[in-house]
Amino acid sequence: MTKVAVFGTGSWGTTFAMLLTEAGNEVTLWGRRRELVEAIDRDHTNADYLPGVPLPKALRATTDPARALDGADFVVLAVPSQLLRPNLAAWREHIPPKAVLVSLMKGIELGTTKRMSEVIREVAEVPEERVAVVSGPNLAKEIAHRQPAATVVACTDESVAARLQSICHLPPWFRPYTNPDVVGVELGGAVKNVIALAVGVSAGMGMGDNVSAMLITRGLAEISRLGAALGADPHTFAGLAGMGDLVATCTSPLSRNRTFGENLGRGMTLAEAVAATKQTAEGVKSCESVLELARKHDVEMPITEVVVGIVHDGMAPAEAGMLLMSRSPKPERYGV
Ligand SMILES: NC(=O)c1ccc[n+]([C@@H]2O[C@H](COP(=O)([O-])OP(=O)(O)OC[C@H]3O[C@@H](n4cnc5c(N)ncnc54)[C@H](O)[C@@H]3O)[C@@H](O)[C@H]2O)c1
Ligand SMILES: O=P(O)(O)OC[C@H](O)CO
Repeated sequence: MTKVAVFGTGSWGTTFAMLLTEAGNEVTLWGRRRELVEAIDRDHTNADYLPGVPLPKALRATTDPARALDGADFVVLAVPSQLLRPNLAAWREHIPPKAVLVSLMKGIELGTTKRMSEVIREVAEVPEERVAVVSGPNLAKEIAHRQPAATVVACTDESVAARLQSICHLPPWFRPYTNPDVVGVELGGAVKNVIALAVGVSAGMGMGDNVSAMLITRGLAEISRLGAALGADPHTFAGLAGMGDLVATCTSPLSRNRTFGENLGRGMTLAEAVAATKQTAEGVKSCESVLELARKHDVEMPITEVVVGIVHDGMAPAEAGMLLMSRSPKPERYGV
């Protein structure tokens, strides 16, 4: 039986641990808070993040990283992106030498502009064939309530991607596809959060579906341009981890990023929007690192720029709309 350690008892970490358990793996979930961990282990519930969802009895939970990692074949990481580095440094010594590390996270590190797989390789000192990424249109709550979903499992070593695919494939509930393009899959997941903030702002201002469609489509062009500059496969952005996740996140009321943007668009201050958000809305921090990454590679990302302006620099949403609509007219070509 494959042994898996999952780090993070938030909504996606818990849901993915549930999936892996039901797919027949031996799964231990690590969490920081003793009461929550005990409730998962003893009562098979996670009332804080997945109220009303019964968890499998076979799913174990612990606050002890060494116990979670003992004999693990796969180590799945689902903590907020900006907190990965210090956490992983603390867990590193217990990671078995052949384990594959899997990122479920959708953010870019502030300060370094690194993708999560890059942070993992650096901190855990593992080669790229031992690092994989799972990303796609995967709103945790829907999956936790057993609605069907598909995702992308990316690793430069296709045999590792295939192993990971086989342990999380759970018909008719969860369908993973493989892709060797780690860069593209990760960028799709991180940047769509920034575009979802923009779509949320416009919805909060009372704008209609034409504006949403424009932001989603031009957002995809931004993601694709950045991807091209970083060596991603352009086809990835037409897939589940690109367009798929962008559409799900930008249109779903379950998205924390879209909802955060909506609150700003309705007139909340940043502090009020932060206070109204109980969970991780990765785009709020990653918009700055995405923009820094784009500038380093000389890539134009006008939607990301105004999102940073609104979220961090006090730009009024109406001014952001005016700026975007007043840009010089251009031909519409793919990636331009
Ligand atoms: N929720 C989703 O629908 C979903 C789907 C796909 C990907 N993701 C991505 O997965 C990652 C995790 O998201 P989530 O929704 O599970 O987040 P969440 O906000 O539901 O939970 C975050 C988890 O991190 C823990 N945490 C907070 N501070 C910590 C610290 N200092 N040290 C260690 N752990 C800490 C929290 O206790 C919680 O268990 C994010 O990058 C997110 O973008 C989420
Ligand atoms: O709730 P969000 O905005 O973090 O989005 C969740 C997932 O990434 C959707 O695939």
